[in-house]
Amino acid sequence: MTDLWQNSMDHAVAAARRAGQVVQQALQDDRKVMTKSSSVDLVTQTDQRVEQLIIQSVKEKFPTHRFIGEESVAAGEPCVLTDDPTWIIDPIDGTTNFVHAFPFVAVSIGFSVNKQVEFGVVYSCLEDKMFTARRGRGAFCNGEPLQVSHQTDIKQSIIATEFGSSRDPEAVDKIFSSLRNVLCIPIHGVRGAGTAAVNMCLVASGCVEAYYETGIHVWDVAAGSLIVSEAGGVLMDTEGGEVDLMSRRIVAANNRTIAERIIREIDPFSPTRDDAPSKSSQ
Ligand SMILES: O=P(O)(O)OC[C@@]1(O)O[C@H](CO)[C@@H](O)[C@@H]1O
Ligand SMILES: [Mg+2]
Ligand SMILES: [Mg+2]
Repeated sequence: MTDLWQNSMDHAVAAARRAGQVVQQALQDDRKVMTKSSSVDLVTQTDQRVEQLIIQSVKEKFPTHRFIGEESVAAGEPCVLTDDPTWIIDPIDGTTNFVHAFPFVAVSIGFSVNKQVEFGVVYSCLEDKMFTARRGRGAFCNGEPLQVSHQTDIKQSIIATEFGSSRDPEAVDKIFSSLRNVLCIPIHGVRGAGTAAVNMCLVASGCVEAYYETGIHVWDVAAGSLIVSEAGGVLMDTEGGEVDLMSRRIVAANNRTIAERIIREIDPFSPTRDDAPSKSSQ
């Protein structure tokens, strides 16, 4: 059977690798930091440049495809997922890490058709790890198959999460109460790489049992979500049920038992959806 989207996926892998080289090069230079929705929501010229490089290269090859790119949305482009082939791009996932040279920085490219992610590419460029997944065909890191952890006991687990970029005291209280509840189950430990995409690849790789976060955006998790599910994992909403990639809430786990156990401890909240009609960037 011919694979309709293989050309697009090959292009995404090549584009992510080129983007990663630009990011690595930029780490040698001074990084001028700007802010978006708040003083802790950072962006650099490298984020903007890398996103444009990826979008331009795709437009030349696949002129009918659409885009949701983090920095394009920040500049006022709509964040709407249609049934059309759509590239969902986070040029640098982990911009705060990039600014501080904290060594986990990823280029994340998801590709959706009929609102379903068909392939995902996450290039953790400082580790030189290329994570890929194609729907129905498994997940890989540098060509080696990935498999989630088999652990079903939450007390033997490591959980990844992040504090996020909201400094709204109510949201921070919810994040801390969830973290406290999860930690005190008790679990073996909590980790966070500072990038949702890498955290999800850690779940897919079997290094951590689960990752959860509220406040992420569709471009942070589109690619990673397929990498987790193709490695045998599950995705859920933070209140249970199906994940909605526009809802800014996600639990990605090795299995349903672990996912549901974490969900019992999460104090849920709902940031403004990515596809809310009058949403200003936040
Ligand atoms: O703005 P960036 O760097 O593209 O991404 C934001 C992000 O790194 O921040 C969160 C940390 O709280 C992560 O989960 C998420 O991936
Ligand atoms: Mg991001
Ligand atoms: Mg980013």
